[in-house]
Amino acid sequence: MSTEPRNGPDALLVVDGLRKTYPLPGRGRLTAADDVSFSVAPGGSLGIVGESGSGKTTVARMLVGLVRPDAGTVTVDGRPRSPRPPRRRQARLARAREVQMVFQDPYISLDPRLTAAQCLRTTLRLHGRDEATAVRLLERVGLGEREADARPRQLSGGQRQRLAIARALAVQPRVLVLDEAVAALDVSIQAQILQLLDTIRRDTGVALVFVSHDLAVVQHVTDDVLVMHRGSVVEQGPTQRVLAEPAHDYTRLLLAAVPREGWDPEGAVPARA
Ligand SMILES: Nc1ncnc2c1ncn2[C@@H]1O[C@H](COP(=O)(O)OP(=O)(O)OP(=O)(O)O)[C@@H](O)[C@H]1O
Repeated sequence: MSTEPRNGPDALLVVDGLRKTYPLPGRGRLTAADDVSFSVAPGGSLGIVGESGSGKTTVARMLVGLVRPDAGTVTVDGRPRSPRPPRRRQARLARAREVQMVFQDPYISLDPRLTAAQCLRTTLRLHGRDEATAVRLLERVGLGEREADARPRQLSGGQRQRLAIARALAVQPRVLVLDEAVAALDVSIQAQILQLLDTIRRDTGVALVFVSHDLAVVQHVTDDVLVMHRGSVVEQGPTQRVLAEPAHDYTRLLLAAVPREGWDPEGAVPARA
């Protein structure tokens, strides 16, 4: 898999030259993302990393269609995604099956009135799938009978995130975008969810895009990584190579900020300044 734009038969998601600007108060515009290009193979996984404000969420939202790009294209399985949701219901559902997103806080995206099983059945019905699949989906994400009958507020943070992943999978998406999806969870629960996602991508061929400020998260679950700084991609390539031999100063700074054995916070802070 390569992070360069590529239109070969093995590229499932191809992103080419995405750009987004926002008006600044007064005059001028802020460039939130500039000339972002990458591709992901079926069953591949890409990390988008950078500090707060680097433009990661803007890119994620352009992939899924929540933000309209100023320029650039997103192609899934050879089909360019239209910048706006189509009017026709069937076309809208087909578009939803291309890219699904899991957010940091599933409280916002899950309906508080529905039990986990009802949530999945509703999504399955909407997409014309067998509602009985809900049981299998719950099993797949490690939720049992008790959780099936629970509403979001009765679930733990990790269980809610498992439900959000199950709901996204109910649509059978080609691409799953995870925007800081494990950031709010304990490290041990994070590891379980990341392991689950890794198994799912190997079993189903769904392509994963992990948006994270946390290099430790992308290190373990991505093939390739793209480092963003102030809206621009400063470095991209195989995750192991980029993290072991960062070519850009900014990537080195990000790595220096990760606590590990022998880590020196007193060295990391002045380096950032
Ligand atoms: N709707 C908006 N209107 C104006 N500016 C925006 C809007 N959304 C994002 N921005 C700006 O675009 C830049 C990139 O924001 P973005 O949320 O993509 O960064 P990020 O790397 O995901 O950061 P975080 O992890 O804090 O969400 C920031 O400077 C942000 O203030």
